Amino acid sequence: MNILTTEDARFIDREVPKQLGVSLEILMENAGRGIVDALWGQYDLFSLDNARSINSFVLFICGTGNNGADGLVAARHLMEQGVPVQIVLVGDTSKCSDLFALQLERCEAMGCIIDMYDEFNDWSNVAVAVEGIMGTGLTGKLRDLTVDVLHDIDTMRSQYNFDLWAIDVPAGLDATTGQIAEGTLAYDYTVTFGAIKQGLLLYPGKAVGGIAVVAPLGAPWQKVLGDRDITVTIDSNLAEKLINYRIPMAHKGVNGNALIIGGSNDMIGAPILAAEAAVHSGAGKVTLGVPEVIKPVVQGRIIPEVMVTSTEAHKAMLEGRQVVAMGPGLGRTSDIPDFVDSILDSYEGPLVLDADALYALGHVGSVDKDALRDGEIESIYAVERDLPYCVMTPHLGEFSRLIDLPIKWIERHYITLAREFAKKHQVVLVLKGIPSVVALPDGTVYVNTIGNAGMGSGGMGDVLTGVIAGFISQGYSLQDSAVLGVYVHSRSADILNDTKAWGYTPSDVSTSLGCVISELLGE
Ligand SMILES: NC(=O)C1=CN([C@@H]2O[C@H](COP(=O)(O)OP(=O)(O)OC[C@H]3O[C@@H](n4cnc5c(N)ncnc54)[C@H](OP(=O)(O)O)[C@@H]3O)[C@@H](O)[C@H]2O)[C@@H](O)CC1
Ligand SMILES: [K+]
Repeated sequence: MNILTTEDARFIDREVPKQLGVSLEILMENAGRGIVDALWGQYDLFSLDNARSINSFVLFICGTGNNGADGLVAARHLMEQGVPVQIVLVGDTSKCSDLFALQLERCEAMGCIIDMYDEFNDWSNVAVAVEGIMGTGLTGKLRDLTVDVLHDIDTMRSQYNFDLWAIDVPAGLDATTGQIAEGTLAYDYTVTFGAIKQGLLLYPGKAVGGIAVVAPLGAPWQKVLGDRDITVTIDSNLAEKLINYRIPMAHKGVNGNALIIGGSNDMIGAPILAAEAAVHSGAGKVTLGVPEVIKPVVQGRIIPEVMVTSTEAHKAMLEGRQVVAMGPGLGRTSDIPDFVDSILDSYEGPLVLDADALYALGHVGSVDKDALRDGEIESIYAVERDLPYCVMTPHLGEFSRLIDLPIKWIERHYITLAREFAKKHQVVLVLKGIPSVVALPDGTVYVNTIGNAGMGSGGMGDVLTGVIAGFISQGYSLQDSAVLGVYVHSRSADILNDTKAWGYTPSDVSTSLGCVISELLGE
């Protein structure tokens, strides 16, 4: 499923009329109709009076841009259906958008009850409130007046207990970054147009949008996107498309030979988790390379399916592998950067870099903060060290070190930075955050939509590395392995989460991976 940014939405509303001959007025008509359909999906709008009084109505709180105009269209459709509606207007109507003026004229002509916000005081009869104060047209911080209006709405809904809906995105939510302006409210539902807005999938926006309902625009807008970078959700539909049945005569030789490299005196659990996850995700043969000194302890603890070898003989260790995943528990001692470089120099096959292998790389590029702030995409990121084609799986702290940028900045420009990193370095980036994203060298970004809070425990990332390596060893491309890996890993945790809110372990996630694969194959 596609995801749209503010810039994409603006592009669509400019290009669809030009390229497909469907006017913005028609798109708006469909958007308004979509709001009505979504409301009917949740309520019997003819029985609104059940709640508190016989005079209940749906309230549309409309700003003077096209977001407000969508609300006016929805109000008109509800009037036709005999559903009681009222409209309140926020802002200066003398400065409204052209389509707002047109829709307002229509609502006035049909006798809709319309008040300016200051004149409205009938909150006790509001059954449902729909906010169209602003959508993708937000600029900067919310003005004081808007914050006051939102505060009133919040007070009134606490008092009168009505549901609050947002049109397209909550007023104050940046539809691209998911950042929220001071004063932004939390909603019960958001009806968003064409495709889900990116800001509704990223925190803190994800926490305020409520249940997202996507309403169609009535024209195949995907056709006008051309070569724009696209953003897509990671969900079961996508994973089902990516997973392949195994041929009946598949044997261990066909399912690949994976090598995991990691471990140090203090950290033996991480490489074990990664190697075991590669086994559980279906790799034919898995070998774990660890320093000689910890080999006996690792052998004593790991499942028997994993062979353990010593990293001291690393040239021989690399031979015949379909994938090498390096990093879990490798440690940060001064010899590690040279060790990592020597593996990168000697091995030319598919590679996954995680954890301490990423740390050992140090800064690999730099970010121009001014360009980032101003959205000058091309000059945001400069490469300082070339990387081999590989999958990199940093969490935010590791990514912060790689690009030499504080985490706060990364959180604010999450998808943009992931995309630019993957494009400029030509690698597959799995940025592990909430949500995790997979960015591809061609600029496509996948955003994970599943997973749960129980996953926040040490070792989960090591399992993900093993899963991705396991898929690569079975012949999946690096990018498909990354996307499938993220899905299967989170879905396995979601299955466990059905019975345990938290407290399930990364090893539990690992051993449940096969159930997810069965689910995807419909077995
Ligand atoms: N994409 C599509 O294909 C389609 C898009 N559609 C719809 O169009 C919407 C975008 O409409 P848009 O561009 O007219 O802007 P919009 O969200 O109404 O915001 C402008 C209003 O906000 C105000 N305002 C701004 N910043 C503010 C602040 N900081 N603090 C306070 N106020 C602030 C600004 O005030 P002004 O600056 O003018 O005084 C103005 O009143 C989109 O979200 C979707 O719903 C659909 O019709 C279907 C097709
Ligand atoms: K809105």
